Amino acid sequence: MNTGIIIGIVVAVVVLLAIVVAGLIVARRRRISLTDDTTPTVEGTTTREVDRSGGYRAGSGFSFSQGDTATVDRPTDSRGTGPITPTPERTEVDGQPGVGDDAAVPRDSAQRGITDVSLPDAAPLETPTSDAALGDTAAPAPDTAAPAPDTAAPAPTVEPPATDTVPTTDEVSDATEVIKPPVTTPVPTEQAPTVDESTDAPTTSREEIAPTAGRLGRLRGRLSRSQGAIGKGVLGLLGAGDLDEDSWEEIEDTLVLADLGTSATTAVVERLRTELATSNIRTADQARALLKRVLVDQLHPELDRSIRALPHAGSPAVVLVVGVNGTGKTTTTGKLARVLVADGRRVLLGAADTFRAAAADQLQTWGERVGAAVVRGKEKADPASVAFDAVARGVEDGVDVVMIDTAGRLHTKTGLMDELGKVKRVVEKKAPVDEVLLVLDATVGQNGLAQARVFAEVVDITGVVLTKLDGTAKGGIVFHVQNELGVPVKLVGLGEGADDLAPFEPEAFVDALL
Ligand SMILES: Nc1nc2c(ncn2[C@@H]2O[C@H](COP(=O)(O)OP(=O)(O)OP(=O)(O)O)[C@@H](O)[C@H]2O)c(=O)[nH]1
Repeated sequence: MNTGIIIGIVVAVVVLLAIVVAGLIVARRRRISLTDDTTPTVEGTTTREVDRSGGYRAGSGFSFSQGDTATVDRPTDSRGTGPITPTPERTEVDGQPGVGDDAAVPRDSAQRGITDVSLPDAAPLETPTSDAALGDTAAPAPDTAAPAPDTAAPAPTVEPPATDTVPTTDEVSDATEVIKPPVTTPVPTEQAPTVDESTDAPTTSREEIAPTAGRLGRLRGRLSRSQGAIGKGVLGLLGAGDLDEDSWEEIEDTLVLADLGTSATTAVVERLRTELATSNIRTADQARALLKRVLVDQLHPELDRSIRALPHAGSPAVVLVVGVNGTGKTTTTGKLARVLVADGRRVLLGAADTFRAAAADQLQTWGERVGAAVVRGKEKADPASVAFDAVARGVEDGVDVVMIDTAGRLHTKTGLMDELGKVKRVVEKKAPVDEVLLVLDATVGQNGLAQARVFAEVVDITGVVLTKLDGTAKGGIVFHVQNELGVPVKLVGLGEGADDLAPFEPEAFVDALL
């Protein structure tokens, strides 16, 4: 072999090696990691503990991002012509009292200060059916509940109308208490991937968290009646060949009955009619694929559904969880904290629901269970001040995210919305609010939307959590909520279990529905 050929071969091998190495480097850089800050850092003499999850990594499924401002990408309409304007399907609330209003006073009457109104009944705490009715099982019983019905109405707690009294110093006030999670022995990284049953696990080690990917698939079956309606009903009609006006009306009725709401239903039916006229649908599979595509599009898969829970330089992300009582705010806060901790984040919970001591106990139980510190105030303390203290503490302790569980009602129902606006304003004096999650109970259907509108007026909602989807046959409510509010559904509650929270994925959801 002559020297020229040998040199040629050597050069070719070197070039090939260089290409492979460069490819590997680029591939590595492109890999997205949710846990970019997981290496334990040493600050002074304190080692920052980042893994409180027993080594679990969420890995996929949930997506977290850094918030810039608490604004939201509005979905564009199905024709792509512009942002969806929340639809004016204001059926039952026009001129009616809204959430937090005194039912006796029309909404458009002059605002009055907080007065003594009769207390609403305490939300009935459901009997826990699983390990995850966490707080409920742990909540101290009767003495912490709302005042007994037969006692005279409690002395009117007359608070000045929501003037934003902010703690004057940056320090955490004495009125709040910080409950730290039990200390865990960090698991050395080389041991982390597998849980060694034979070693003495620390007594406070966190329980294992179920994989987050594919959780939405569990809805299949649970939404069985919707499947019957949309899946069998609509698909049956679509697959039956030529559709007359009666068939289209039947399709419309089916979608409305599945809680899609009139505007989403109209959009879906229009799209189906156009597509059927131009495409050659012959088989049941083709009809299914078409329906799936139309429904997924209607759910605006392009929307950013990441939870803005990643810290800023020097300050934690702040997540406010709002909604009426009993929708699942505390449970959702706990479930989400669990995922964040599992993802290596340091989480601090603020118990700004001071209406019910049991609510703070419930949150504290979650905190202990997932490994998050909890800031709580005295019963009936000013929620805004507790929220402020929680954020101040979070900044001081350098946590990644502060999640604030707010009240769904107050001692004086009239002031709920004022109070919530105040909580947000006061917190913002300390750190920007990145995410405002509105928790809605899917089982209450249209009433949930009426509630949502009122909340949307007071605090800029950036995402919706639809809970109790496991308890409804009407999965269509997701379409309705998004269309109505113009805010993406980001998470769904699938049960009372600690891991029954899933990121909302349009495709998987429609799959479960059909
Ligand atoms: N089936 C089901 N139950 C849920 C879900 N989310 C919450 N719950 C249950 O709903 C009940 C109320 O939940 P909470 O978290 O206490 O509700 P809340 O909004 O904080 O209520 P208040 O503290 O009274 O304002 C509890 O029994 C929860 O276990 C869900 O996705 N599915």
